[in-house]
Amino acid sequence: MNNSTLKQLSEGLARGEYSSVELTEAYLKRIDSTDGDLNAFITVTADQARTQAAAADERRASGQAGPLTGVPIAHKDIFCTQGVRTSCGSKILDNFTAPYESTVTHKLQDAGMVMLGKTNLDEFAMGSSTESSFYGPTRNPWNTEVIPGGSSGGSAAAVASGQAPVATGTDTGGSIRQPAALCNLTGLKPTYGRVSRWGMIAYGSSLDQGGPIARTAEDAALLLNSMAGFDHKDSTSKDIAVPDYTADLDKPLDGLRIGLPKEYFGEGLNSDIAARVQAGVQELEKLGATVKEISLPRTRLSIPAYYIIAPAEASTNLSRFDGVRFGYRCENPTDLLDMYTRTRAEGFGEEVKRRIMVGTYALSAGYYDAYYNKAQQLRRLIKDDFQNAFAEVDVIAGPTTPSPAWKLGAKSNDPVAMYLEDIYTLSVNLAGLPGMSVPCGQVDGLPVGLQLIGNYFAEAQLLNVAHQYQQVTDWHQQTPAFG
Ligand SMILES: NC(=O)C[C@H](N)C(=O)O
Repeated sequence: MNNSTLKQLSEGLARGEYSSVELTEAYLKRIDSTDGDLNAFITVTADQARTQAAAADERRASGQAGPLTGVPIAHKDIFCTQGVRTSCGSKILDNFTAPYESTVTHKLQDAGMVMLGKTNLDEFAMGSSTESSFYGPTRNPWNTEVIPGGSSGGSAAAVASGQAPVATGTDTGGSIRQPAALCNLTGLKPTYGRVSRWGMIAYGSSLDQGGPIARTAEDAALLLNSMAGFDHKDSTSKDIAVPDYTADLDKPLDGLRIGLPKEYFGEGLNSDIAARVQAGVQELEKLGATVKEISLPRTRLSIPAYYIIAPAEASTNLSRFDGVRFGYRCENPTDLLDMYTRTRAEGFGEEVKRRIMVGTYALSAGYYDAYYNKAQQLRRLIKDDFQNAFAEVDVIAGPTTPSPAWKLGAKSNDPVAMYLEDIYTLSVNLAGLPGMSVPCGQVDGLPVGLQLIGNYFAEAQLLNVAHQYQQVTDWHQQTPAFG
Protein backbone atom coordinates (compact mmCIF):
# COMPACT_ATOMS: atom_id res chain seq x y z
CA MET A 1 0.00 0.00 0.00
CA ASN A 2 2.81 2.43 0.86
CA ASN A 3 4.18 2.38 -2.68
CA SER A 4 0.78 3.00 -4.30
CA THR A 5 0.04 6.04 -6.40
CA LEU A 6 -2.54 8.64 -5.47
CA LYS A 7 -4.65 7.37 -8.36
CA GLN A 8 -4.54 3.77 -7.08
CA LEU A 9 -5.41 4.84 -3.54
CA SER A 10 -8.26 6.98 -4.81
CA GLU A 11 -9.66 3.97 -6.68
CA GLY A 12 -9.10 1.66 -3.69
CA LEU A 13 -11.04 4.05 -1.46
CA ALA A 14 -13.84 4.35 -4.03
CA ARG A 15 -14.12 0.55 -4.25
CA GLY A 16 -14.21 0.29 -0.46
CA GLU A 17 -11.04 -1.85 -0.28
CA TYR A 18 -9.97 0.20 2.72
CA SER A 19 -11.16 3.25 4.56
CA SER A 20 -9.31 6.55 4.83
CA VAL A 21 -8.82 5.79 8.52
CA GLU A 22 -7.04 2.52 7.65
CA LEU A 23 -4.99 4.20 4.95
CA THR A 24 -3.98 7.00 7.28
CA GLU A 25 -2.95 4.53 10.00
CA ALA A 26 -0.75 2.68 7.49
CA TYR A 27 1.09 5.87 6.55
CA LEU A 28 1.42 7.03 10.17
CA LYS A 29 2.90 3.64 11.00
CA ARG A 30 5.39 3.96 8.16
CA ILE A 31 6.40 7.42 9.34
CA ASP A 32 6.83 6.08 12.85
CA SER A 33 9.09 3.24 11.77
CA THR A 34 11.26 5.16 9.28
CA ASP A 35 11.49 8.81 10.20
CA GLY A 36 14.15 8.24 12.82
CA ASP A 37 16.46 7.45 9.90
CA LEU A 38 15.14 9.97 7.37
CA ASN A 39 14.04 13.05 9.33
CA ALA A 40 11.59 13.94 6.56
CA PHE A 41 9.01 15.39 8.97
CA ILE A 42 9.32 18.35 11.31
CA THR A 43 5.85 17.81 12.73
CA VAL A 44 3.57 14.77 12.48
CA THR A 45 -0.09 15.68 13.00
CA ALA A 46 -1.33 12.19 13.86
CA ASP A 47 -4.42 13.16 15.87
CA GLN A 48 -5.58 15.72 13.35
CA ALA A 49 -4.95 13.21 10.54
CA ARG A 50 -7.16 10.62 12.25
CA THR A 51 -9.95 13.17 12.68
CA GLN A 52 -9.68 14.27 9.05
CA ALA A 53 -9.63 10.65 7.87
CA ALA A 54 -12.80 9.85 9.82
CA ALA A 55 -14.46 12.93 8.31
CA ALA A 56 -13.36 11.82 4.84
CA ASP A 57 -14.90 8.40 5.40
CA GLU A 58 -18.16 10.02 6.46
CA ARG A 59 -18.09 12.25 3.42
CA ARG A 60 -17.66 9.19 1.22
CA ALA A 61 -20.51 7.40 2.97
CA SER A 62 -22.76 10.33 2.17
CA GLY A 63 -21.79 10.24 -1.51
CA GLN A 64 -19.79 13.48 -1.48
CA ALA A 65 -16.30 12.13 -2.15
CA GLY A 66 -14.08 13.54 -4.90
CA PRO A 67 -10.93 11.96 -6.37
CA LEU A 68 -8.69 13.24 -3.54
CA THR A 69 -11.04 12.59 -0.63
CA GLY A 70 -9.48 10.48 2.09
CA VAL A 71 -6.00 10.33 0.53
CA PRO A 72 -3.15 11.33 2.87
CA ILE A 73 -0.69 14.10 1.98
CA ALA A 74 2.34 15.76 3.58
CA HIS A 75 2.85 19.52 3.36
CA LYS A 76 6.15 21.34 3.15
CA ASP A 77 6.54 23.27 6.39
CA ILE A 78 6.46 26.57 4.52
CA PHE A 79 2.67 26.50 4.08
CA CYS A 80 0.79 28.05 6.99
CA THR A 81 -1.52 25.48 8.56
CA GLN A 82 -3.96 26.80 11.11
CA GLY A 83 -3.29 25.65 14.66
CA VAL A 84 -0.18 23.71 13.62
CA ARG A 85 3.44 24.78 14.03
CA THR A 86 4.71 26.33 10.79
CA SER A 87 8.48 26.61 11.22
CA CYS A 88 9.94 27.06 7.72
CA GLY A 89 12.84 25.01 9.05
CA SER A 90 14.01 27.92 11.20
CA LYS A 91 14.64 28.47 14.89
CA ILE A 92 13.06 31.89 14.49
CA LEU A 93 9.68 30.24 13.79
CA ASP A 94 10.11 27.17 15.99
CA ASN A 95 7.41 28.44 18.37
CA PHE A 96 5.12 29.80 15.64
CA THR A 97 1.65 28.32 15.30
CA ALA A 98 -0.02 29.63 12.18
CA PRO A 99 -3.26 31.48 12.93
CA TYR A 100 -4.62 30.85 9.42
CA GLU A 101 -4.51 28.31 6.60
CA SER A 102 -2.67 28.87 3.30
CA THR A 103 -4.80 28.81 0.16
CA VAL A 104 -3.06 25.69 -1.18
CA THR A 105 -3.47 23.60 1.97
CA HIS A 106 -7.00 24.91 2.37
CA LYS A 107 -7.96 23.81 -1.13
CA LEU A 108 -6.49 20.35 -0.59
CA GLN A 109 -8.27 20.09 2.76
CA ASP A 110 -11.52 21.12 1.05
CA ALA A 111 -10.95 18.33 -1.46
CA GLY A 112 -10.91 15.96 1.53
CA MET A 113 -7.20 15.21 1.76
CA VAL A 114 -5.75 14.13 5.09
CA MET A 115 -2.67 16.03 6.31
CA LEU A 116 -0.09 13.67 7.84
CA GLY A 117 2.22 16.46 8.92
CA LYS A 118 4.72 19.12 7.90
CA THR A 119 7.93 18.22 6.08
CA ASN A 120 11.50 19.32 6.51
CA LEU A 121 13.16 21.90 4.25
CA ASP A 122 16.21 24.08 3.98
CA GLU A 123 15.73 27.01 6.33
CA PHE A 124 13.31 29.42 4.60
CA ALA A 125 13.73 27.26 1.45
CA MET A 126 17.28 28.55 0.95
CA GLY A 127 19.32 25.61 -0.22
CA SER A 128 19.48 22.60 -2.51
CA SER A 129 20.08 19.84 0.03
CA THR A 130 17.73 20.17 3.07
CA GLU A 131 20.80 20.36 5.28
CA SER A 132 20.31 23.93 6.50
CA SER A 133 17.16 23.13 8.48
CA PHE A 134 17.16 24.00 12.20
CA TYR A 135 15.73 20.49 12.66
CA GLY A 136 18.72 18.75 11.11
CA PRO A 137 19.20 17.30 7.62
CA THR A 138 16.80 15.00 5.80
CA ARG A 139 18.35 11.87 4.29
CA ASN A 140 17.67 10.36 0.89
CA PRO A 141 15.83 7.00 1.10
CA TRP A 142 17.83 5.80 -1.94
CA ASN A 143 20.98 6.09 0.17
CA THR A 144 20.86 7.61 3.63
CA GLU A 145 24.43 8.86 3.26
CA VAL A 146 23.36 11.34 0.57
CA ILE A 147 21.14 14.42 0.48
CA PRO A 148 17.57 14.23 -0.88
CA GLY A 149 17.90 17.56 -2.70
CA GLY A 150 16.21 20.71 -1.56
CA SER A 151 14.68 22.78 -0.50
CA SER A 152 11.58 20.51 -0.54
CA GLY A 153 13.75 17.54 0.49
CA GLY A 154 11.48 16.45 3.33
CA SER A 155 8.50 16.20 0.99
CA ALA A 156 10.52 14.26 -1.59
CA ALA A 157 12.01 11.86 0.97
CA ALA A 158 8.55 11.29 2.48
CA VAL A 159 7.00 10.30 -0.85
CA ALA A 160 10.01 8.27 -2.05
CA SER A 161 10.07 6.25 1.19
CA GLY A 162 6.33 5.56 1.26
CA GLN A 163 5.66 7.79 4.26
CA ALA A 164 3.14 9.74 2.17
CA PRO A 165 1.62 9.05 -1.25
CA VAL A 166 2.05 12.68 -2.38
CA ALA A 167 3.30 15.97 -0.99
CA THR A 168 3.35 19.67 -1.62
CA GLY A 169 6.52 21.57 -2.39
CA THR A 170 7.56 25.05 -3.36
CA ASP A 171 10.04 26.05 -6.04
CA THR A 172 11.90 29.36 -6.11
CA GLY A 173 14.87 28.17 -8.15
CA GLY A 174 14.39 24.40 -8.42
CA SER A 175 13.14 23.34 -5.00
CA ILE A 176 10.41 21.02 -6.37
CA ARG A 177 12.17 19.71 -9.48
CA GLN A 178 15.62 19.05 -7.99
CA PRO A 179 14.53 16.96 -4.97
CA ALA A 180 12.03 15.15 -7.23
CA ALA A 181 14.93 14.29 -9.56
CA LEU A 182 17.22 13.12 -6.75
CA CYS A 183 14.49 10.99 -5.10
CA ASN A 184 13.03 9.43 -8.31
CA LEU A 185 9.78 11.41 -8.25
CA THR A 186 7.65 13.51 -10.54
CA GLY A 187 7.58 17.18 -9.53
CA LEU A 188 5.95 20.14 -11.20
CA LYS A 189 6.63 23.84 -10.75
CA PRO A 190 3.66 25.66 -12.26
CA THR A 191 3.70 28.94 -14.20
CA TYR A 192 4.22 31.89 -11.86
CA GLY A 193 0.70 32.98 -10.86
CA ARG A 194 -0.96 29.60 -11.46
CA VAL A 195 -0.98 28.56 -7.78
CA SER A 196 -1.75 31.02 -4.99
CA ARG A 197 1.15 32.07 -2.78
CA TRP A 198 -1.16 33.22 0.01
CA GLY A 199 -0.07 31.69 3.28
CA MET A 200 3.15 30.34 1.80
CA ILE A 201 5.97 31.95 3.76
CA ALA A 202 7.61 34.31 1.29
CA TYR A 203 11.22 33.86 0.17
CA GLY A 204 11.63 35.37 -3.32
CA SER A 205 8.14 36.64 -4.02
CA SER A 206 8.60 37.12 -7.77
CA LEU A 207 9.91 33.54 -8.11
CA ASP A 208 8.11 31.37 -5.51
CA GLN A 209 5.50 28.90 -6.70
CA GLY A 210 3.89 25.93 -4.96
CA GLY A 211 3.35 22.64 -6.75
CA PRO A 212 2.94 18.86 -6.45
CA ILE A 213 5.55 16.19 -5.69
CA ALA A 214 4.25 12.75 -6.66
CA ARG A 215 5.18 9.36 -8.05
CA THR A 216 3.58 9.90 -11.45
CA ALA A 217 2.53 12.66 -13.82
CA GLU A 218 -1.05 11.49 -13.45
CA ASP A 219 -0.87 12.02 -9.67
CA ALA A 220 0.70 15.45 -10.20
CA ALA A 221 -2.20 16.33 -12.53
CA LEU A 222 -4.78 15.21 -9.98
CA LEU A 223 -3.16 17.34 -7.29
CA LEU A 224 -2.66 20.38 -9.51
CA ASN A 225 -6.38 20.27 -10.35
CA SER A 226 -7.05 21.19 -6.74
CA MET A 227 -4.03 23.40 -6.06
CA ALA A 228 -4.31 25.78 -9.02
CA GLY A 229 -6.61 28.73 -9.48
CA PHE A 230 -7.14 32.44 -9.03
CA ASP A 231 -6.97 33.81 -5.52
CA HIS A 232 -7.89 37.42 -4.81
CA LYS A 233 -5.64 37.24 -1.72
CA ASP A 234 -2.54 36.87 -3.93
CA SER A 235 -2.15 39.93 -6.17
CA THR A 236 0.12 38.01 -8.56
CA SER A 237 -2.31 35.13 -8.99
CA LYS A 238 -3.70 34.97 -12.54
CA ASP A 239 -7.40 34.89 -13.26
CA ILE A 240 -7.22 32.19 -15.90
CA ALA A 241 -9.58 29.20 -15.83
CA VAL A 242 -8.06 25.97 -14.50
CA PRO A 243 -8.37 23.16 -17.05
CA ASP A 244 -8.79 19.53 -16.01
CA TYR A 245 -5.10 18.57 -16.03
CA THR A 246 -5.96 14.90 -16.49
CA ALA A 247 -7.94 15.55 -19.70
CA ASP A 248 -4.95 15.59 -22.09
CA LEU A 249 -2.82 12.92 -20.44
CA ASP A 250 -3.58 10.29 -23.09
CA LYS A 251 -3.03 12.52 -26.12
CA PRO A 252 -0.48 11.02 -28.53
CA LEU A 253 2.76 12.97 -28.94
CA ASP A 254 2.75 12.88 -32.76
CA GLY A 255 4.22 16.07 -34.12
CA LEU A 256 5.34 17.42 -30.74
CA ARG A 257 8.41 19.62 -31.27
CA ILE A 258 11.04 19.21 -28.57
CA GLY A 259 14.05 21.51 -28.21
CA LEU A 260 17.31 20.48 -26.54
CA PRO A 261 19.24 23.54 -25.38
CA LYS A 262 22.89 23.03 -26.25
CA GLU A 263 23.83 24.94 -23.07
CA TYR A 264 22.16 22.19 -20.99
CA PHE A 265 24.48 19.49 -22.32
CA GLY A 266 27.83 21.22 -21.99
CA GLU A 267 30.57 21.49 -19.45
CA GLY A 268 29.64 20.54 -15.88
CA LEU A 269 27.05 17.90 -16.78
CA ASN A 270 27.78 14.41 -15.45
CA SER A 271 28.23 12.25 -18.56
CA ASP A 272 26.07 9.41 -17.21
CA ILE A 273 23.23 11.85 -16.57
CA ALA A 274 23.66 13.18 -20.12
CA ALA A 275 23.30 9.61 -21.42
CA ARG A 276 20.17 8.93 -19.33
CA VAL A 277 18.56 12.18 -20.47
CA GLN A 278 19.42 11.48 -24.13
CA ALA A 279 17.86 8.03 -23.78
CA GLY A 280 14.75 9.65 -22.30
CA VAL A 281 14.52 12.03 -25.24
CA GLN A 282 14.83 9.08 -27.63
CA GLU A 283 11.78 7.51 -25.97
CA LEU A 284 9.86 10.69 -26.70
CA GLU A 285 11.02 10.53 -30.32
CA LYS A 286 9.72 6.98 -30.59
CA LEU A 287 6.39 8.32 -29.37
CA GLY A 288 6.25 10.68 -32.36
CA ALA A 289 8.06 13.80 -31.19
CA THR A 290 10.63 15.58 -33.33
CA VAL A 291 13.80 16.83 -31.68
CA LYS A 292 16.08 19.72 -32.56
CA GLU A 293 18.90 21.57 -30.92
CA ILE A 294 18.10 25.05 -29.66
CA SER A 295 20.04 27.68 -27.76
CA LEU A 296 19.34 29.41 -24.45
CA PRO A 297 22.46 31.58 -24.57
CA ARG A 298 22.04 33.26 -21.19
CA THR A 299 21.77 30.01 -19.17
CA ARG A 300 25.12 30.53 -17.43
CA LEU A 301 24.08 34.00 -16.32
CA SER A 302 21.00 32.69 -14.57
CA ILE A 303 23.15 31.82 -11.54
CA PRO A 304 24.45 35.34 -10.81
CA ALA A 305 21.08 36.88 -11.75
CA TYR A 306 19.13 34.54 -9.48
CA TYR A 307 21.59 34.76 -6.60
CA ILE A 308 21.13 38.55 -6.61
CA ILE A 309 17.36 38.73 -7.14
CA ALA A 310 16.35 35.93 -4.75
CA PRO A 311 18.48 37.22 -1.84
CA ALA A 312 17.33 40.80 -2.54
CA GLU A 313 13.71 39.73 -2.20
CA ALA A 314 14.56 37.54 0.78
CA SER A 315 16.26 40.41 2.58
CA THR A 316 13.06 42.45 2.44
CA ASN A 317 10.69 39.53 3.10
CA LEU A 318 12.64 38.36 6.13
CA SER A 319 12.72 41.81 7.72
CA ARG A 320 9.37 40.90 9.32
CA PHE A 321 11.10 38.43 11.64
CA ASP A 322 12.24 40.91 14.25
CA GLY A 323 11.11 39.43 17.56
CA VAL A 324 8.28 41.94 17.95
CA ARG A 325 5.19 40.24 16.56
CA PHE A 326 5.83 36.52 16.40
CA GLY A 327 8.48 33.87 16.54
CA TYR A 328 11.68 33.76 18.53
CA ARG A 329 12.79 36.68 20.72
CA CYS A 330 16.19 36.83 22.39
CA GLU A 331 16.43 36.75 26.19
CA ASN A 332 16.72 39.92 28.25
CA PRO A 333 17.28 42.55 25.54
CA THR A 334 18.80 45.77 26.86
CA ASP A 335 16.93 47.96 24.37
CA LEU A 336 15.01 47.73 21.08
CA LEU A 337 18.06 47.63 18.85
CA ASP A 338 19.65 44.94 20.99
CA MET A 339 16.45 42.92 20.69
CA TYR A 340 16.33 43.19 16.90
CA THR A 341 20.00 42.41 16.54
CA ARG A 342 20.23 39.46 18.88
CA THR A 343 16.87 37.99 17.88
CA ARG A 344 17.97 37.85 14.25
CA ALA A 345 21.55 36.83 15.01
CA GLU A 346 20.35 33.96 17.22
CA GLY A 347 17.22 33.04 15.27
CA PHE A 348 18.54 32.74 11.70
CA GLY A 349 21.02 30.16 10.47
CA GLU A 350 24.16 30.80 8.46
CA GLU A 351 22.82 30.49 4.91
CA VAL A 352 19.84 32.72 5.68
CA LYS A 353 22.13 35.37 7.16
CA ARG A 354 24.41 35.13 4.14
CA ARG A 355 21.50 35.78 1.80
CA ILE A 356 20.11 38.64 3.87
CA MET A 357 23.53 40.30 3.73
CA VAL A 358 23.99 39.69 -0.01
CA GLY A 359 20.46 40.95 -0.70
CA THR A 360 20.79 44.02 1.47
CA TYR A 361 24.10 44.87 -0.18
CA ALA A 362 22.69 44.43 -3.69
CA LEU A 363 19.79 46.75 -2.88
CA SER A 364 21.80 49.44 -1.13
CA ALA A 365 22.23 52.91 -2.60
CA GLY A 366 25.33 52.96 -4.77
CA TYR A 367 25.19 49.23 -5.57
CA TYR A 368 21.56 48.94 -6.67
CA ASP A 369 22.31 49.78 -10.31
CA ALA A 370 25.43 47.68 -10.47
CA TYR A 371 23.83 44.53 -9.04
CA TYR A 372 20.06 44.49 -8.63
CA ASN A 373 19.22 46.43 -11.79
CA LYS A 374 21.73 44.46 -13.85
CA ALA A 375 20.26 41.21 -12.56
CA GLN A 376 16.76 42.37 -13.54
CA GLN A 377 17.99 43.27 -17.02
CA LEU A 378 19.50 39.81 -17.34
CA ARG A 379 16.25 38.32 -16.17
CA ARG A 380 14.47 40.01 -19.08
CA LEU A 381 17.02 38.65 -21.56
CA ILE A 382 16.64 35.14 -20.12
CA LYS A 383 12.88 35.41 -20.57
CA ASP A 384 13.39 36.57 -24.17
CA ASP A 385 15.70 33.60 -24.86
CA PHE A 386 12.90 31.24 -23.86
CA GLN A 387 10.35 33.04 -26.02
CA ASN A 388 12.70 32.79 -29.01
CA ALA A 389 12.99 29.07 -28.35
CA PHE A 390 9.22 28.62 -28.04
CA ALA A 391 8.80 30.16 -31.48
CA GLU A 392 10.42 26.97 -32.80
CA VAL A 393 9.53 24.23 -30.32
CA ASP A 394 6.65 23.26 -28.01
CA VAL A 395 8.58 21.80 -25.10
CA ILE A 396 12.20 22.10 -23.96
CA ALA A 397 13.92 19.02 -22.54
CA GLY A 398 17.18 18.53 -20.67
CA PRO A 399 18.62 17.37 -17.38
CA THR A 400 17.13 18.61 -14.10
CA THR A 401 20.49 18.57 -12.32
CA PRO A 402 24.13 18.40 -13.42
CA SER A 403 25.02 15.72 -10.81
CA PRO A 404 23.28 13.01 -8.82
CA ALA A 405 22.73 13.49 -5.08
CA TRP A 406 25.94 14.19 -3.15
CA LYS A 407 27.14 13.04 0.26
CA LEU A 408 25.78 14.88 3.26
CA GLY A 409 28.11 17.72 4.15
CA ALA A 410 30.07 17.57 0.88
CA LYS A 411 29.08 21.07 -0.24
CA SER A 412 28.17 22.60 3.12
CA ASN A 413 31.28 24.77 3.32
CA ASP A 414 31.11 25.92 -0.28
CA PRO A 415 27.87 27.79 -0.97
CA VAL A 416 28.82 28.53 -4.59
CA ALA A 417 29.31 24.82 -5.32
CA MET A 418 25.76 24.32 -4.06
CA TYR A 419 24.41 27.24 -6.16
CA LEU A 420 26.00 25.73 -9.30
CA GLU A 421 23.81 22.64 -8.86
CA ASP A 422 20.82 24.86 -9.75
CA ILE A 423 22.14 25.72 -13.23
CA TYR A 424 19.28 24.06 -15.20
CA THR A 425 16.39 25.05 -12.98
CA LEU A 426 16.92 28.72 -12.03
CA SER A 427 16.20 30.29 -15.41
CA VAL A 428 12.74 28.68 -15.48
CA ASN A 429 11.80 30.62 -12.33
CA LEU A 430 13.43 33.82 -13.60
CA ALA A 431 11.21 33.54 -16.70
CA GLY A 432 8.13 32.44 -14.70
CA LEU A 433 7.63 29.32 -16.86
CA PRO A 434 6.29 25.91 -15.82
CA GLY A 435 8.83 23.10 -15.43
CA MET A 436 8.74 19.43 -14.47
CA SER A 437 11.14 16.72 -13.49
CA VAL A 438 10.42 13.07 -14.29
CA PRO A 439 12.52 10.04 -13.34
CA CYS A 440 14.71 8.92 -16.28
CA GLY A 441 17.15 6.45 -14.76
CA GLN A 442 19.88 6.00 -12.21
CA VAL A 443 23.56 6.80 -11.97
CA ASP A 444 25.51 4.69 -9.45
CA GLY A 445 22.22 3.63 -7.87
CA LEU A 446 21.00 7.21 -7.43
CA PRO A 447 18.02 8.55 -9.38
CA VAL A 448 18.27 11.38 -11.92
CA GLY A 449 15.62 13.47 -13.62
CA LEU A 450 14.59 14.57 -17.10
CA GLN A 451 13.43 18.18 -17.04
CA LEU A 452 10.59 19.35 -19.27
CA ILE A 453 9.97 23.09 -19.64
CA GLY A 454 6.81 24.51 -21.22
CA ASN A 455 5.52 27.89 -22.27
CA TYR A 456 3.29 29.92 -19.94
CA PHE A 457 0.27 27.98 -18.64
CA ALA A 458 1.25 24.88 -20.64
CA GLU A 459 1.12 22.62 -17.56
CA ALA A 460 -1.38 20.30 -19.28
CA GLN A 461 1.04 19.80 -22.15
CA LEU A 462 3.98 19.04 -19.83
CA LEU A 463 1.86 16.55 -17.91
CA ASN A 464 0.80 14.95 -21.18
CA VAL A 465 4.42 14.51 -22.30
CA ALA A 466 5.46 13.18 -18.88
CA HIS A 467 2.51 10.78 -18.71
CA GLN A 468 3.17 9.41 -22.19
CA TYR A 469 6.81 8.92 -21.23
CA GLN A 470 5.72 7.05 -18.11
CA GLN A 471 3.54 4.73 -20.22
CA VAL A 472 6.62 3.41 -22.02
CA THR A 473 9.21 3.56 -19.23
CA ASP A 474 9.24 2.20 -15.69
CA TRP A 475 11.85 4.39 -14.00
CA HIS A 476 9.14 6.11 -11.97
CA GLN A 477 7.98 2.74 -10.62
CA GLN A 478 11.34 1.89 -9.11
CA THR A 479 11.52 2.25 -5.36
CA PRO A 480 14.46 2.38 -2.97
CA ALA A 481 15.40 -0.69 -0.96
CA PHE A 482 15.18 1.52 2.15
CA GLY A 483 13.38 0.34 5.31
N1 LIG B 1 14.35 27.61 -3.05
C1 LIG B 1 14.82 27.02 -4.13
O1 LIG B 1 14.11 26.87 -5.11
C2 LIG B 1 16.19 26.44 -4.07
C3 LIG B 1 17.36 27.24 -4.48
N2 LIG B 1 18.48 26.34 -4.49
C4 LIG B 1 17.62 28.37 -3.51
O2 LIG B 1 18.37 28.15 -2.59
O3 LIG B 1 17.16 29.45 -3.68
